[in-house]
Amino acid sequence: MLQSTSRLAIKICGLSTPDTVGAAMRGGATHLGFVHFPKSPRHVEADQLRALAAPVPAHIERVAVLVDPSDEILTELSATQALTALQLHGKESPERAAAIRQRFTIPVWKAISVKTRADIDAAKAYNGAADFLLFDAKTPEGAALPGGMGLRFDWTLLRGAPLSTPWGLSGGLGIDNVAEAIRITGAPLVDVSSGVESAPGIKSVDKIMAFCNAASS
Ligand SMILES: O=C(O)c1ccccc1NCC(=O)[C@H](O)[C@H](O)COP(=O)(O)O
Repeated sequence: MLQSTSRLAIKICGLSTPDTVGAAMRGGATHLGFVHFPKSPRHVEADQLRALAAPVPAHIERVAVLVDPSDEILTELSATQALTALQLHGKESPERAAAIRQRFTIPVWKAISVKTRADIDAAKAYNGAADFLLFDAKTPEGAALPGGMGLRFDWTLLRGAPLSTPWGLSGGLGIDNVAEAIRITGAPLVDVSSGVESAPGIKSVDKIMAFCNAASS
């Protein structure tokens, strides 16, 4: 889980190679994200995830990103013993999030798709059901993926929002805008995927390092 320190948490999401996992760790990322969703160019199988996470020290979180996962998929991923959290990035209800947390005894993150302030207000339904809320941009109806599209939402919507569950900011973050995003929202955690890629699904070591530096500056 996100520790209650004043240090900014950084999650590099959609990692799929050892060299980019290494770059994220060297850059100071606190969280590494692994997408398990076959339609994604960032998809990693359970065995691949286990191998990628093997050299990661215990203090760095390993988060699986999932879209409406079945219990069968969750059982397979749990068996890797590589994960410290599950990020639900589909249409999982608060009841489903709570049930997953209880059955798999692991912290659950819920991605909240945001376009308007009402979307942020509605996230309170997950208080007590999810351990962490990740505010991400709403992707258009019919989009290929529910995340990882480089889309951002109006960050000022988060100003003054009464959030009682730990949270983070995602969606369209990059080297050139992450510092401004932190300034506007006060986000304790920032999450990036396509903003540190050279092509969809291809993470860049240089961009990961630059993002971590920009976020921490
Ligand atoms: O990244 C994916 O391919 C993906 C696929 C299915 C569900 C979620 C996915 N990504 C979720 C993330 O956590 C991303 O980091 C987040 O949406 C931000 O992405 P980006 O705007 O590209 O930085």
